Amino acid sequence: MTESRKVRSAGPLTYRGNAIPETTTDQRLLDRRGPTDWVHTDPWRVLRIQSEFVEGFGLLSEVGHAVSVFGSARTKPDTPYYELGRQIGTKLADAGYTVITGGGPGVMEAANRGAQEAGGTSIGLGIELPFEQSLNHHIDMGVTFRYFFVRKTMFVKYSQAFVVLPGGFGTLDELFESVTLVQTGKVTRFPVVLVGTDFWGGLVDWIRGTLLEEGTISPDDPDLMYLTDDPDEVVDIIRKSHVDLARREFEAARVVDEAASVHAAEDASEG
Ligand SMILES: C/C(=C\CNc1ncnc2c1ncn2[C@@H]1O[C@H](COP(=O)(O)O)[C@@H](O)[C@H]1O)CO
Repeated sequence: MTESRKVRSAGPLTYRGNAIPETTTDQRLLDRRGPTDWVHTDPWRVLRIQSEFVEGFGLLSEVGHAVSVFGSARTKPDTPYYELGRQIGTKLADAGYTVITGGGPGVMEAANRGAQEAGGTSIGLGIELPFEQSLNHHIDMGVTFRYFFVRKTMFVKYSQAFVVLPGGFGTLDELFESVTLVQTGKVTRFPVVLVGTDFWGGLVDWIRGTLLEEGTISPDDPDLMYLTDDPDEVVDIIRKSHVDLARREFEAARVVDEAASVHAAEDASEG
């Protein structure tokens, strides 16, 4: 006997008889404006986080070789560290590197400005902060993130080096995150260059004197950071590590190719 109960399909779902909902999915989506608490729930945040990764990857994935420059948001124009940041931005751009900064004022603006003045590509990865804040005016491409950790992923994923000028807590956070990533082998490809021997010298001495002496870091760890005052040396260090990396990648590819041809020859002789 055939059953003549009503049936409704909703996407992959099938409903019959009393199980059929009173409204369709579209009606529920379009008709009602209910409470908005869900906007502040964690599942919804996950989607926002996901969309920030998508925006960031979309903006940056076609950028060529790039260097992230970090440093104080409070450094004023016409001060020595601002000028140093600007020169470094210019020299990196002249050497063909895109310059990525946090998109804010101070050293970030200086490096973006130097890169832009040299006709290079200048990128700002801004962060939403509790006070009013916009990207500086020397940025060709920019995105403002809600989440610090998404933004940090972008700096690491799309840079070949980190250059760190004098700064405060934000700069120290970026410095130590990058050194930790190199120390733990999470990234293998970039040098971390501290610029400003007067400013960073005390920290480097403390790292060698206290951390190393106490055994909280390995003997090689202090060498994960370079220290200089010279913008040309910054670029030389980055270029050299870049060339070394290309050489290592070439060598690794050659070893894989060789192993593949040995296997192919063995298979052929066995067959
Ligand atoms: C303090 C002021 C603005 C802050 N605006 C920032 N915009 C973008 N990125 C920022 C900002 N502040 C900190 N950062 C990030 O941290 C580093 C600088 O922090 P520090 O504490 O000043 O050293 C920097 O590299 C950014 O990535 C108004 O003047």
